[in-house]
Amino acid sequence: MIDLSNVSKTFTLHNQGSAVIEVLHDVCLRVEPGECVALTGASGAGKSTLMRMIYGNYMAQSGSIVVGGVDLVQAEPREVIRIRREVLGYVSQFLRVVPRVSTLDVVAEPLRMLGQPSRAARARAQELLTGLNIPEPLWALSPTTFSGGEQQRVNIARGFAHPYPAMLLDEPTASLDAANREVVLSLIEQAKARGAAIIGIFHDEAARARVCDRELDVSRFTPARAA
Ligand SMILES: Nc1ncnc2c1ncn2[C@@H]1O[C@H](COP(=O)(O)OP(=O)(O)OP(=O)(O)O)[C@@H](O)[C@H]1O
Repeated sequence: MIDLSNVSKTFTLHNQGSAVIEVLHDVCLRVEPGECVALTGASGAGKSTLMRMIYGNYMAQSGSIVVGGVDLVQAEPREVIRIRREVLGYVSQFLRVVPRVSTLDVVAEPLRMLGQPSRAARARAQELLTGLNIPEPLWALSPTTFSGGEQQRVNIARGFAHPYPAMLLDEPTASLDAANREVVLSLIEQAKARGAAIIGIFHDEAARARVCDRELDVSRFTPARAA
């Protein structure tokens, strides 16, 4: 479902004498449906860079990143957007808050974008917000003024609204209390059970041990460290 072959990434720092930093070299990784792989490695090894490349935010210099049958390295922007809408979910650490849109609509939006009727999309959003302990009086409000933890839970609800076949999770349990951490871990387990292929960064070691089938130490592909 997610298949990376010989993916390399170099940054050129144009404002610093065009210094070139090779961050990742020849990354190969295949994640099967129902499997969760944790990216590990020291700070600066390139975990976030790899996630951003898979999501198409950073361009890979070479190699292929095939998700849902499409090579995102070669794909047209329109095709990347389709894959993000239908196939590849991304739960980042922070919610991108859109002012004046209610929490319920923020969570229901990915389903509306896929053409689901508003009623069904909102029903699913309500189910997730209830499970993640967001009090009902907040649902009609924009999450702009919510606490950090509340925004994170709204973001998780939004990320899990659609049953994506592939998912990227960036520290999904960071700064959650025990009860909500448990809800998120079971959402991940349910996603695996329905066959989602998942790649995640988990600094929470117990969470990683519970939901991840294996680990990939990204430092293996960091040229400066390997040398
Ligand atoms: N946009 C960028 N421009 C230049 N260099 C970058 C850019 N993004 C990341 N890097 C560099 O790439 C390297 C890997 O960074 P990355 O954020 O992927 O590491 P990480 O493993 O996720 O670290 P952490 O665990 O601290 O979040 C770092 O040396 C960083 O400085």
